[in-house]
Amino acid sequence: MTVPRRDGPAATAPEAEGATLVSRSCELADLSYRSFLSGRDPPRVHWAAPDGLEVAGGGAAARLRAGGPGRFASLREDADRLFSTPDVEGPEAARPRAFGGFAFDADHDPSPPWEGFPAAEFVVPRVQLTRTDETTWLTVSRYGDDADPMTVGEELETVRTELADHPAMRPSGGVPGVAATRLTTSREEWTRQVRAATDRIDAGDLRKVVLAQALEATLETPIEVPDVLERLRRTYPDCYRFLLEPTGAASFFGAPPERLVSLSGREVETEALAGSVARGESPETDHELMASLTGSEKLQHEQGVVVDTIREQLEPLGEVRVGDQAVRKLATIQHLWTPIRAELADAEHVLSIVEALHPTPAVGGLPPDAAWETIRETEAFDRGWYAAPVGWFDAAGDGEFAVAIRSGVASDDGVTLFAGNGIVADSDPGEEWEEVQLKYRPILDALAGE
Ligand SMILES: C=C(O[C@H]1C=CC=C(C(=O)O)[C@@H]1O)C(=O)O
Repeated sequence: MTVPRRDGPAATAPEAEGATLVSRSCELADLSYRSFLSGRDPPRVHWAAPDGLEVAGGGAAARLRAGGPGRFASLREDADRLFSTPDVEGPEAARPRAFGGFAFDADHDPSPPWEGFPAAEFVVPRVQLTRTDETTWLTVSRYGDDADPMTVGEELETVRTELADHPAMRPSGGVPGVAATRLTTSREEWTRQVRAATDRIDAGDLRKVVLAQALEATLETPIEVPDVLERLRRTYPDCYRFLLEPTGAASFFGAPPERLVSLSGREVETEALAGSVARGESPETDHELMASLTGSEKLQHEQGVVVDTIREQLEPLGEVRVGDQAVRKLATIQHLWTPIRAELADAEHVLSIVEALHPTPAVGGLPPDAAWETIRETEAFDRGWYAAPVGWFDAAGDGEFAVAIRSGVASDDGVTLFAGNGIVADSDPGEEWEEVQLKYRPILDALAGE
């Protein structure tokens, strides 16, 4: 499939006072998500969390968009209206949720390769599949003028009948193959950029900055993003997987290892993931590399800055508990990782926690303003939604967000991949370059079929 060029159908923004979100669900025999998604028009979403929740959605019952510095507050208001008088019948797992995310920068203005991606957008899918450990559910939702229980019930029945023909399993699709790659930042430029950042750190107004690069991959055949995600499921089973396709113009997808936040009631779970080395070819070299990671003063400093900042950001909201540091091993890279939990003093919407945390110094830097200024002055490409929050929230304000790293944006012209690295006082440009190249691997290998 070529990424379809259709615009998604119009959907109601939650403006109408008194409008109701109507949602009905039924159990379904297991069904291939890739088969389901290939039959749906944009907007399309796919979300899979390491804990087993997997959702695929097509069409929009409602769309929420926002931009500028007030984007979080504006979305919370829209969410309150959208979910104010829901008429929902179905199990908890299949409840309506809004899926989407944010651009890294509040003032993001979509231009290629980010066509169709505003500064923030969430969609409540019109038709949604939800898979938990044992069961698959089909949900149909509507909002606004055409939302009444009878028509939603009828649509549920119609879609259920249509999906009866879809297979439970679909053979693995082919890979698009990578014909050529082009780095947006040369090694010489990178060396200059890292040196300029470390000079600024030495001068005293910056402690850490995460500098990123982009890589443009031209493909041999058109991409089927759900097939690429299926490959990523097999190689990176402990990571999130997501696909966000607001219109037919471009698809943002990835397999991020990093949770920004999950909120259930008053329980917040987040983590610090920063400081990286490669995996070793043998158990011995892998162990040596791990020891070089845990024993590195520089990488521990990088990690410590993230832990301290997240703790400081959450402390005004409740009691924070920082867990023991461990090493997170993925197929091609290993990271320092520290779990962090908080018990909120008052009920909060997950979007408020996302607002408090984004960007953590694992993708931005410290102090945040000096880091953002450095990023803007240094990076010659648009980060778009890379390294920003992607995930979902529900009527109760619970939700889960990943940090959209190890990701790429696909359009008819190919895929643009992004990868960044934390720069601190004693960063060496050559080592930082090697680490960045490792971070392209998940998506590049999945595209190339390696
Ligand atoms: C910014 C990225 O990684 C972050 C997460 C883990 C380790 C990182 C590091 O070692 O610098 C980065 O902070 C990326 O993958 O693009």
